[in-house]
Amino acid sequence: MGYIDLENLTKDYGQNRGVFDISLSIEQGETFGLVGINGAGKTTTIRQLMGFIKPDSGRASINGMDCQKSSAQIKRFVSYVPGEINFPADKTGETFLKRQLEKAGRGSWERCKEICERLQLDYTAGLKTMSKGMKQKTALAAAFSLDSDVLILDEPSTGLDPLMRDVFIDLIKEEKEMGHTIFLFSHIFEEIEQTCDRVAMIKDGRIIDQLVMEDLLHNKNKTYKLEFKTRESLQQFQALDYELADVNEDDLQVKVHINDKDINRLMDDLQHYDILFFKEIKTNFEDYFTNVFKEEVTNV
Ligand SMILES: Nc1ncnc2c1ncn2[C@@H]1O[C@H](COP(=O)(O)OP(=O)(O)OP(=O)(O)O)[C@@H](O)[C@H]1O
Repeated sequence: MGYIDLENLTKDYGQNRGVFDISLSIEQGETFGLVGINGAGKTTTIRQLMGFIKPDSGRASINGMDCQKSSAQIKRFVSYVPGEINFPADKTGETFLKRQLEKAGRGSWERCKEICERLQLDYTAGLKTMSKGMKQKTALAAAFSLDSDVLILDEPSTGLDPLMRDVFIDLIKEEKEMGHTIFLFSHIFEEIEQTCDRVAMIKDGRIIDQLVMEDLLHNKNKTYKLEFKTRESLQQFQALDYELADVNEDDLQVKVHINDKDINRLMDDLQHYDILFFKEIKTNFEDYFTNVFKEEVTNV
């Protein structure tokens, strides 16, 4: 049993809309991502985790507590950033943020001010006059300043510019260092790749794949791209015993799939050929995600 558990969670809105038979287990201290295209079921999953809607069947629990029956207790140690932010009638960012700290009874105004500074948020501004980005930053400052054991974040970096996204990623990393558990719902590949320990992919309300990020990013099976100076070199290289792909006879380019343990052999062999360039094609999460979704479409 994990710290956050979804067990056969199902919410059926009819016509194949909703989420179906979702089972995920997230360990304490883990950062777990749920990624999917629009309408895949991310928000429906979060709303059941937060106890806002009741599952038709199955169950969601955090630290052994049922998310429906014990939602009030769960909110005592969970911070939540919703996908659509609707602030209460507080006058300024500051009054809102201080009230959140007071209500939660944990976290500190000092930490909150520091986060606002890093996010370049003027918290003295009126909530009603804030831009979309400022509202998002206010919600993030509230969530990250509460010293919560669990953070549930629905598209948390929406409306942030690339520099602020970097600050957001740093904030997640700091939460991880504090041992907090993070469930991140996002479609921003970069932030998923940089923060998540594991990721599940959701499509049409069903989990279609899961991966350990470390296995993807530090895979010992690598791909290198080579360009030869002459056709003869390319042809001679093709005759060797390597797993090749995308051989391009016009550009004299080829990709080699190889395990780290064989890299010295490849280097030795390449010394005998005229080569224009040699570079590693890095595997990233975006490519992985695209392939998984392509395969799903092909298999339908
Ligand atoms: N209250 C509802 N009544 C009927 N259908 C709903 C309801 N809420 C969600 N849906 C449908 O369930 C599916 C999943 O919606 P959900 O909002 O969970 O997706 P999402 O992954 O969060 O999408 P997005 O990234 O666009 O926010 C969609 O087809 C949506 O239209």
